[in-house]
Amino acid sequence: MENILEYRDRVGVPDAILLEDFESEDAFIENLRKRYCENQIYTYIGQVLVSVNPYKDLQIYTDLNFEKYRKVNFYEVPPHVYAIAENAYRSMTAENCDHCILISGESGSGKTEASKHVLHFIAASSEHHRDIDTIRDKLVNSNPLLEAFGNAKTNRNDNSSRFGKYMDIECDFKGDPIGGHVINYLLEKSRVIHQEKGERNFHIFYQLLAGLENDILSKLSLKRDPNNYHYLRQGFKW
Ligand SMILES: Nc1ncnc2c1ncn2[C@@H]1O[C@H](COP(=O)(O)OP(=O)(O)OP(=O)(O)O)[C@@H](O)[C@H]1O
Repeated sequence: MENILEYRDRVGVPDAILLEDFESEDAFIENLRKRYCENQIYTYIGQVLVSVNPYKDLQIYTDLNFEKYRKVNFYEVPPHVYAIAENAYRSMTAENCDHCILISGESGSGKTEASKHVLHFIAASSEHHRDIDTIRDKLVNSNPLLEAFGNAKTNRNDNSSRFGKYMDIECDFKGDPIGGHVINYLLEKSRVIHQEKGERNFHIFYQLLAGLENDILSKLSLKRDPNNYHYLRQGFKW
């Protein structure tokens, strides 16, 4: 049977500060590689969570996992974005002060997905009654709308956010959401008139056009060329 040292050698350590050579970048990367090969995409550096995009469904955002991380201390469970959300949420309710989760990384690294998991975790952690459910639904369901107008296919990511997002969830003293704001920064407006080769305009243009396509095209007596959206955009501008 595999002993703890053999296991550690195979899967790596869950927190980079446990590495013997914790100042070495190579040791840090090697630890991430080992963990990634074992489908362990999350690793801590103290309170910072490092996430490696698996580009596949690892079944780690299930209801079972949600329960596993709920009301449990950060260090009692394996690294996970739910643990970060739980820690921020519990600290907020216990200390009665604001908390912030900063998500950063290069394009396609998984920031948008991580922010959705945080949002869902916080939404599911609060109580259920009609007013709260309405606010929670608005917060969660605003995402597809924002993505329709602010996300586009790029050469690096089929669903790339072309704007920076600051999402603010306001909670009452019990920790139930009572409102929120989404502030966007630096929307890449130039994408509306120009896209690099292989990239696309914001999703909404295709979704909207797909919905209106038959109607508009029949009025304009045009046929759709699947490889050319040019006349469809002209139709939309009118
Ligand atoms: N935790 C995850 N598990 C499985 N797949 C993931 C995960 N995170 C991201 N992905 C996949 O990677 C793709 C890119 O992720 P995401 O859009 O979150 O990147 P991003 O960092 O927000 O990129 P950008 O800066 O371009 O907006 C997702 O569409 C999804 O297919």
